[in-house]
Amino acid sequence: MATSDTDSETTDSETTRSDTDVVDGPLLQTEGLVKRFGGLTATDDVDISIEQGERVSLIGPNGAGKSTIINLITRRLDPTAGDIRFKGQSILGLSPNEVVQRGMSKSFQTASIFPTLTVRQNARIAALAAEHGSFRFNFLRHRNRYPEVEEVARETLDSVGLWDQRENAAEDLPYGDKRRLEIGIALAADPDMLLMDEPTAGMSPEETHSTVDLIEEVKEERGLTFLLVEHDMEIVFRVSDRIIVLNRGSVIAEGPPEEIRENPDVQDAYLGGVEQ
Ligand SMILES: Nc1ncnc2c1ncn2[C@@H]1O[C@H](COP(=O)(O)OP(=O)(O)OP(=O)(O)O)[C@@H](O)[C@H]1O
Repeated sequence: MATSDTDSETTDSETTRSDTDVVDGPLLQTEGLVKRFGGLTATDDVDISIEQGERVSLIGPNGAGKSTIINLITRRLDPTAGDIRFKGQSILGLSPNEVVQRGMSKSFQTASIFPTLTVRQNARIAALAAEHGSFRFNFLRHRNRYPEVEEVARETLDSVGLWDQRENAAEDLPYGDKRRLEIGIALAADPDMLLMDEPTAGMSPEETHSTVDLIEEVKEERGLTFLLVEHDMEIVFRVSDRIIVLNRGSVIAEGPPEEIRENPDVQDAYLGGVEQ
């Protein structure tokens, strides 16, 4: 991991996202990422690279290390070794919130919803939270941001199809709509990259259908870059430009959906382990 004087003295403006962010090279890159839990190696020397605008899925059997990678990328876990770069800069010195302010959001955390507030209030809070850095550090320039926050909240609820339900308490929404609100909350931050960890877990077939439709819509409309962890292969094959396959902490294959579908190593891994 490379450190320098400036790394250890991150200034306020550096932790805040700016419109002048220039991505030269991959948007997200992990290099030699290792995570050990005691004697168990959950991720072993993982190199992942995601370009701006790419839609990538991370798949693999149970215990392959998918959630560990997401937790490392979102800074909920510290790696044992290796580096993670977002927009060309190492994020290992950042907190999870600072990573969000740099432009990486994770969706599908039920904890992100305030249950007793209305749908609209939830969207406003998300829009405000996304502005938090600039409010704090460029207060004069942004003191009249409230109409903008209102506009972001409206657009967000429109795009996830919840505008008509804006005055309902979030806790009263059906399960599938709650998940849509979670997507909305992640999108209100206008992320450069969205991480989704099993977005359709626990959904009925209809809810799964409408959530996948929503992911596709967002993908088309916003040209969003995302990394999706998902067990449902139909969803993975439908929404991904590229699929990365993990097995026992290591990347065993990556490529476009049609290539992955035919890959014998991948088929073996799903049939209960790769024997080599
Ligand atoms: N906090 C932890 N402490 C100890 N071991 C852990 C911890 N988190 C994960 N592991 C272990 O690391 C390995 C990878 O787990 P991880 O949850 O990343 O896999 P996964 O691919 O997300 O699995 P699943 O598809 O079942 O969610 C597993 O063997 C798991 O038991």
